[in-house]
Amino acid sequence: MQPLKEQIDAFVADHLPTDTVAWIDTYASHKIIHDALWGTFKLTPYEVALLDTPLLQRLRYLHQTGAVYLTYPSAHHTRFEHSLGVLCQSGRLCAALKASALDEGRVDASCEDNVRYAALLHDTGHGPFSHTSEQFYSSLPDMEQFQRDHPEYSQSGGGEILSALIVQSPAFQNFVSGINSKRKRKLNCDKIAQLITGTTDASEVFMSEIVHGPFDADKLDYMPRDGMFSGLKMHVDLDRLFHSIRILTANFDGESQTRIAGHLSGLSPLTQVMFNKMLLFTGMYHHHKVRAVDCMLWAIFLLATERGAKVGGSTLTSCVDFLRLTDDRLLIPELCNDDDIKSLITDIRERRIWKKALVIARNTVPPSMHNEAGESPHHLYAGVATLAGNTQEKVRIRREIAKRIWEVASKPCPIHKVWLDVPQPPGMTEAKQMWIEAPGQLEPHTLEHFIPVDKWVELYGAHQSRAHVFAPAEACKAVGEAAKKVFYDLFKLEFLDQATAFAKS
Ligand SMILES: Cc1cn([C@H]2C[C@H](O)[C@@H](COP(=O)(O)OP(=O)(O)OP(=O)(O)O)O2)c(=O)[nH]c1=O
Repeated sequence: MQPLKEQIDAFVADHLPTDTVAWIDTYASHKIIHDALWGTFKLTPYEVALLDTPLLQRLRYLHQTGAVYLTYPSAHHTRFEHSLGVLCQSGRLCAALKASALDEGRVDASCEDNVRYAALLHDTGHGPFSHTSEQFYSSLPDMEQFQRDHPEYSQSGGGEILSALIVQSPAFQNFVSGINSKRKRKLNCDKIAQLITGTTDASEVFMSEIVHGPFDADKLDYMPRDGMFSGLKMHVDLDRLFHSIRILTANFDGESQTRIAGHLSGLSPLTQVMFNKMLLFTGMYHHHKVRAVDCMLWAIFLLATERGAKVGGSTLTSCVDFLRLTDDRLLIPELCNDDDIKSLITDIRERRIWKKALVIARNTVPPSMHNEAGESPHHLYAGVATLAGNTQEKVRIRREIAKRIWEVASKPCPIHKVWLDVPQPPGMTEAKQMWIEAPGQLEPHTLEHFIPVDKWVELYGAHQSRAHVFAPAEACKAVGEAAKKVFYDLFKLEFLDQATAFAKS
């Protein structure tokens, strides 16, 4: 297989104009955007020139929250308007930091240009159904090889890595050179890539924190946007937040760093953000219907890679194959050449979603199984939580357990339709990262020093988190009973009646 970087270079070349200068020459004026969430804001001509390229336009066909729209019918917002929203919020964060006492001119026009470009580009590495395909392609061989060869990306997600490689590709650099040749201020592709992955120097951490930080423009957009378009409204007092942040240089983790610091008086909007994130996970991203469709999409990806089958008209062997697909293309049965996958696609299109055969949760096991003493609240229910995650090994173990359940159930449906789902608890590291200044304190502490929000949300999550065995409706009863036996054999896990109460047939 071609190395990841070479494949990305070819993908970007296919998605940008070949004659950059002629393209840019047609963009002389600003554009006013009307956004349902943020109202009216302005893009510069060179931002519009980027927005109009196929590289950015493809984001119109990637739902921001994957297949959530099959559960919350109005959640059809896409990575495209989210990217515009992140640009808008980045501009507001820059303005707030400039207005604060300690800015000292660090958020200058050139900083803001790069930050705004990074905001527009930060999700260009997403594939169909956003997080679902990202989690799948992140363990494909070309991505794993790339991360082994580039340890500097070890902390970055697959989507971020692809976005950074897109920005550093020769075709993109050529596009930016065209823009730079027309302007006094210069955009810097390496800097934009660092802002996306959060790998700037210690003296510039504040810049990447605007796009990729504990309370970044990404979160300040997706939280209210996901809330608004799902109907689960999320409030954050942004004015209060913007008035309580500034840039600060201080010693932290043994080095001098320049970061965004919040003031003690602004803890409440930061707490709102963290609670909203948890509410969005329990109410939306980890809703059982959303997870069931996620498993159906995984089944499509897994069958396609195992069988070398085509979906959306192409095979799925490398990460970049996913970048060449969009949600709409993936769900066209005529572009697929495998009958099992076609049937899954049709089930998703017609919303025949798998059902809960077994629910593994705090209220479906006897209290004696809770076993919380001295353990992290995540480690509930006899180790089932340890099966969460999307590494090849974790997926293999879950598929083996699903196969065993399917056999004990006497194979009531095709094996690829029985799925064990153990959602990964949301990362809640914001409180460990965000600097807080308090009167009389010489050095900043992190947010967790003042309020243990991470503990609160962890405990809340432990009470809310659920694993499921999913199956088609007609197989649910047999699969649910078999799953109880298998979990008892594997983990000595017992269940209350409500664990299978949803398996009606
Ligand atoms: C994790 C997850 C996110 N999403 C959506 C919610 C948001 O719109 C968006 C957030 O993901 P991203 O935009 O990729 O941001 P992130 O993962 O860096 O977020 P954070 O810094 O908060 O950890 O993706 C899902 O729909 N399903 C999921 O399982």
